Amino acid sequence: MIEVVELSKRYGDKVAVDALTFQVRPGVVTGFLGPNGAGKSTTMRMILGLDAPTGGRVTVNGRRYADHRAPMREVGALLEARAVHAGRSARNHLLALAATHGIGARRVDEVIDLVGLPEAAGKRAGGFSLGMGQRLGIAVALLGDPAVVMLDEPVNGLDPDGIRWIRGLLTGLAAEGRTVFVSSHLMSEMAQTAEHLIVVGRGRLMADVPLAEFTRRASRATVRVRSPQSGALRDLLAGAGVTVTSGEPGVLEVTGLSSEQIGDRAAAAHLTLHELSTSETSLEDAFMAMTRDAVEYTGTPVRTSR
Ligand SMILES: Nc1ncnc2c1ncn2[C@@H]1O[C@H](COP(=O)(O)OP(=O)(O)OP(=O)(O)O)[C@@H](O)[C@H]1O
Repeated sequence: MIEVVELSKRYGDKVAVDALTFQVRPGVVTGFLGPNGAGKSTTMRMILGLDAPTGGRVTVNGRRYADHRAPMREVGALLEARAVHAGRSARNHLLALAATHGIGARRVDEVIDLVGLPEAAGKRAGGFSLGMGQRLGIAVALLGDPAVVMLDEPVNGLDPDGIRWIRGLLTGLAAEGRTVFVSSHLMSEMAQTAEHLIVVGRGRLMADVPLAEFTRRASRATVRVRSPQSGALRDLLAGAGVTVTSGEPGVLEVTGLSSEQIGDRAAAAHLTLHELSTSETSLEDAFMAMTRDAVEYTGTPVRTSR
């Protein structure tokens, strides 16, 4: 379990993380979603004690990361591409790390199998492709058999096979009861990987919801109705749970009723319709709408400091 309480980080005038409070629970994959610059990496670095918070606190399994006797056994993390001794083989890299942390060679072979690197394990890590490097980074994260696994944008730059592999791995780790926290700036990616979502924009918490709930809220269909009698139609459709808005003359945007219901009611009242069409909000639209202010803000010319 990761517990973040009122966590903030400032770099000079720039507020990278702004009073974030959330928990990441075991047993499910939790997605950490936000546009570029939203503060995801900074938050993850603070979880690992690599950056000191300006305010608030964060604990992993009840303690600050640095206060754990064997932190690698508590939290396994993949942040940006790791510094690997390029001349060393993947296996030797893992063996050296394992030795430093009192982990046996058997576990090294286990994680090599787990990430699907047995053939490449003897090769120089410096010659690895992006996908192989990512697998090695994940092997490092899993070395201590940690209860909490945290990966920053693990699918960046991977091919479809690699992406599918990471999804399966994360789901499997969560099914074993681990806490799995994974960041991405792509809603489409999170929709296929995560069961719970923490959404951030401009360092602030925008949502902390199960994916199913996010999808349900996002997928409210809007029906566009064009009628020369739009005023009368509006009165006819008004009711509990129905929202009618109008952006242009003669056109209504209706939520809470299906196109069939609207068409039937209009026919019964002898009202003429010139258009009746349904549009579904995509998950991507919902995510963009949620974080739009954040993106607009960082897109202003004030952003010269970035
Ligand atoms: N060391 C630093 N010094 C100054 N500003 C920083 C530093 N690290 C991050 N920032 C700023 O803090 C904000 C949050 O950055 P962060 O990397 O945490 O976002 P992110 O959500 O991980 O984005 P991305 O997906 O682009 O990595 C950004 O505006 C970034 O420029």
